[in-house]
Amino acid sequence: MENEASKKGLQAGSLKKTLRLFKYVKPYWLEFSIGLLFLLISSLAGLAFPKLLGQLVDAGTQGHLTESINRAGLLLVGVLVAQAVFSFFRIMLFVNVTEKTLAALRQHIYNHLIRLPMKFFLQRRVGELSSRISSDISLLQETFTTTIAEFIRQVIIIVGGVILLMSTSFKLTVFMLAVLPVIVIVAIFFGKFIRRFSKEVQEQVAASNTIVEETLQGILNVKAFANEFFEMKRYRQKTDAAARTGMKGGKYRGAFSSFIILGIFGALVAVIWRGAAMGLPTGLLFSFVLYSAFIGASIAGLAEVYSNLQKSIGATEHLLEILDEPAEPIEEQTAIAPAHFLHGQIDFKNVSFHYPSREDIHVLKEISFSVAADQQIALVGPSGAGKSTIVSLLLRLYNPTHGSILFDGKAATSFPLSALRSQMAVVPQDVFLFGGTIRENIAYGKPGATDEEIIHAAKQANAWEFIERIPQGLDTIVGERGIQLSGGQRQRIAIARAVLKNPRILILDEATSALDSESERLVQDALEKLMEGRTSIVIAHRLSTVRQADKIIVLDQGHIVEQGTHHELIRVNGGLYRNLSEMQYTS
Ligand SMILES: Nc1ncnc2c1ncn2[C@@H]1O[C@H](COP(=O)(O)OP(=O)(O)OP(=O)(O)O)[C@@H](O)[C@H]1O
Repeated sequence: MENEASKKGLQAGSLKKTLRLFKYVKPYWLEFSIGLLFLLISSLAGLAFPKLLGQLVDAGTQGHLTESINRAGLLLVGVLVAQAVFSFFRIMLFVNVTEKTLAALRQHIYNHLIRLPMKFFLQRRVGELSSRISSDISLLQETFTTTIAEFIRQVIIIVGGVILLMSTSFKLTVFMLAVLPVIVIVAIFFGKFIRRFSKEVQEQVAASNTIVEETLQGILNVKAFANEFFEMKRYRQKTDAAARTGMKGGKYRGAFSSFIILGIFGALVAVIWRGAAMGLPTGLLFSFVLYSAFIGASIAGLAEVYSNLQKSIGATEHLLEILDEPAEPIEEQTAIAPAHFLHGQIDFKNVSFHYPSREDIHVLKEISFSVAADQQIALVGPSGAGKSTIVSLLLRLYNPTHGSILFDGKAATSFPLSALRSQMAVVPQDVFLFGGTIRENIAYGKPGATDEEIIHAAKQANAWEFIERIPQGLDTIVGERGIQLSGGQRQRIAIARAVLKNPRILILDEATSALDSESERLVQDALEKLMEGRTSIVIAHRLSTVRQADKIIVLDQGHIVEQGTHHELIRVNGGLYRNLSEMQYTS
């Protein structure tokens, strides 16, 4: 039911929406218009073809002079050449306009997508999103280069053909038209029905692609859980289902095609029959039949074109939906205004929060705490207590549902988002390295950093000693196509990134995975150097690393249950911190 309703909407409002897309074509309207003109000329030339052919046949059968036969023949050749030349330039122009338009659209969508808030990504599967966007854009590519042209050409042939036929024999044309519209109406309904299947197949194929993408991205997990056969089965089920729907649709498509063939040939036979009975000259009859065939073929093609156009309207709607999502107010940071410099004081005042996707679960409840500039605080507590969520709020990936966050006594919302984030750095637990070089990965903390700065940062992060030992040094490719770094090494790259960013507020998500003691010492040492002279917030999983913290905030189920220094908290009888410490100590 809902589907039907949205389809109706597609007819009425969506065409208007789709016109928004022409904003991207606008800069190239001249090329596009010339292309359209060429399309018009080549279609009209194509329309002259059957008439000239009829004249040639007449000249031959009526025993005219060789001269007039040759004239008709040459004229035909001229028409063919004109058609070929104009088609060539038309296609070239259309492809040029399409490529430039789609590049602009791709950039626009990506620029928008990357600026969307976290909320948007929580509600979607990233693999599905990216494959959807790329398939929507290829649909538009097809539309702009081929479908629109086909549509216009077919309409010209149908309208022009009918007019020409009318001028030849009104009666015979009326007879032919009495047969053709029946085919058209049935074809359109049939075509609509078939489209349902291809849409279903498309969706099922997208779902199976999601499996491929996700499992390849998480191949380590698949293998570690020995779930290869489980995934094979899952993929087989999805692809088999797509194939079944496709085959069902194939049956109807075949029937559709038979119907068109029978309809058209049936109509042609009827027209020849009738024309012969009316005593039409051979040449005229010949061109009449050709026109009828052209018209028939165009009508058949029109159903396909119509379905393609409808698909691209759907694709456009998806893309526009993404473009209509409100983006985060972020701007390119050149220099931060002095008024927006952070000193590093942070206050959480009665902050409550639930994730947009899970409104029923209150993740943080009335949280209040203060951090003075250059202090080091630690967030501890059981898994799921809300530690990472506090960090997400600090980065303003989400806004609190109640309460407020202050930086240097001023509301977080009074700072431009980019200025705020550019003065914070995160060293995450799972370090994400891009598939480029070590140099590029470190420089991510400060795009455009010089080699000296990068090397200095790597030294500060205790990363230089291992980078130096790899033959290609900073040029070493990391990730899938290059060297695999150990957990400790990845962490040190992330620390070097943060050193380079030189943030006022540093956020550390301590690695839970145990590093070997040498690596651990190097990472810990680099972190201590990095924390000096800035406010730092450490999500601590091992309590042994937070003893020196100026303040430890103990969270449990979204509440702050204790706060103080290690010495204060360890003395609280029955306190959570003391319990957790004892548990870790004994284990
Ligand atoms: N994106 C999300 N959408 C919905 N709920 C979430 C999301 N991220 C976390 N949660 C929920 O919020 C609660 C707090 O999660 P959070 O990650 O902040 O805990 P944590 O203390 O950092 O845990 P851990 O030590 O295991 O990382 C959990 O109940 C979790 O299920």
